[in-house]
Amino acid sequence: MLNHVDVVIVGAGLSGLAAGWELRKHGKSFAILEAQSRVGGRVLTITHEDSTIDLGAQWVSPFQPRIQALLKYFQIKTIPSYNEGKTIFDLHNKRMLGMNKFPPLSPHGRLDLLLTQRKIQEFTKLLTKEGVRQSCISHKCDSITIDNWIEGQMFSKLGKSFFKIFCGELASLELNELSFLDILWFIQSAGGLEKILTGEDEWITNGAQTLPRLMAEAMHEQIFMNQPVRKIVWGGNRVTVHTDSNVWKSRKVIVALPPTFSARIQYDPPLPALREQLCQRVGQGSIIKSVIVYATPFWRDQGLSGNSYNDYGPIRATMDSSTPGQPQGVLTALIGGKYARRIGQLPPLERKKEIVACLGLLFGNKALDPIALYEKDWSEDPWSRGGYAAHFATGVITEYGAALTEPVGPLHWAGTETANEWRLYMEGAIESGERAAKETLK
Ligand SMILES: Cc1cc2nc3c(=O)[nH]c(=O)nc-3n(C[C@H](O)[C@H](O)[C@H](O)COP(=O)(O)OP(=O)(O)OC[C@H]3O[C@@H](n4cnc5c(N)ncnc54)[C@H](O)[C@@H]3O)c2cc1C
Repeated sequence: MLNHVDVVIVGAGLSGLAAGWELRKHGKSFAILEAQSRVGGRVLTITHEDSTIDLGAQWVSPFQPRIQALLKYFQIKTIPSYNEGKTIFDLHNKRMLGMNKFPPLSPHGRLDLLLTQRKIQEFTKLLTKEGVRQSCISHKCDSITIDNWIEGQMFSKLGKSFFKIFCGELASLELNELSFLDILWFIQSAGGLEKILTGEDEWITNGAQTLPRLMAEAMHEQIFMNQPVRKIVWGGNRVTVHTDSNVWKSRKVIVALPPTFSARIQYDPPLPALREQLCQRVGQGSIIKSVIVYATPFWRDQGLSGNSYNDYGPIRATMDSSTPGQPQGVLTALIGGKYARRIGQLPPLERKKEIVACLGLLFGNKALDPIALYEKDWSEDPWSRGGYAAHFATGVITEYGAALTEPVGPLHWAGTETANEWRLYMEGAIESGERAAKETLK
């Protein structure tokens, strides 16, 4: 079978779908080739009785215009996250209850957190003004890890401990693995720390995968499942894209994959050295998302919101994901970085025992008796091999970052990792797909 289109899009995650959506508006012919038998990539919804459970992306911010517009277009409603009641902060064996996302620290600790927030805001403003990759400030921030920066900057034990959990939870990596510039870029692309804090304000009714499913339904004639792209050959004005069973010809290709996956495709001619070496140096975080169902949201009776942070692991953070109108209580537990790598190797029963035991420490004995526990270790997923997204160690963004979005002949790069706004979120995936599609129109 030989197929001719204007643009081939590799991957039917939100970035690939958004690229197709944009090309459709411009009347271009395209084909989206997806390796798996489902769309959505890192967005995955399953069902439990009458409720849906998100094992991948779940939350959106009211300040994410693209995803909000698509949700509106498909008449998909969002649910405000449950934030009534107190948040548990278990830091350095000290249990504290706070009313918002920050722990109730001593004046000394509060000052420390406030000064840290201010410094981060100043840095992100400078990056906006001077550019993320080239400026002096970028080189300085790219030469140290976020761990080094926190250790050098913060002076209170509890403030430091909380801020480390906060950053680790954002990235699903250990802080000594991450460039300070990587975290700053992430925050800057969302519009600052205040905006990042709105990233989990709402979640999508009937599950986040409703959106990619509806987008795919609207473009069903252009989407081809079970088509892992293996090889891309290009020259002159033509590109040939090979899957296991098909060959496609096009003028342009949009590779809408995490950078590591873009490098698993064979290119002829080979990619420029800088792009290849960038892909050698960028890796996905480690995340296990666990969703625990209880007969009731018992924590609410204790005046708790279901939000928690602790520094002993394996769970770093929890949130209440109970569906309004349903009697059952649902807690989402996020296990990232070294904890995901350790418990990911345990037999499933032992892993579940550890997760439930940790919930018992946080929420008391009632947490020891769930009616169901669902989990997904994204590092084991053959088409993601980690989550939430890719991050950079020190020196990589400034030395190799230019190759992240720079087209190579007729090849264009999408995927949330390449986004300018809300990078690493679903919003970023959509922004990157739209941007790459517009590039192919030029
Ligand atoms: C556990 C978890 C929780 C998250 N929570 C949130 C959240 O609450 N809010 C939020 O905004 N974001 C969240 N994210 C991040 C969000 O899921 C991603 O930013 C977004 O979905 C990435 O979309 P993408 O299209 O860039 O990549 P992907 O979703 O990874 O899509 C890439 C697609 O390409 C396919 N593919 C790979 N290789 C090939 C090949 N060779 N040929 C053909 N197809 C191929 C894959 O199967 C996949 O479908 C979370 C992620 C995870 C893992």
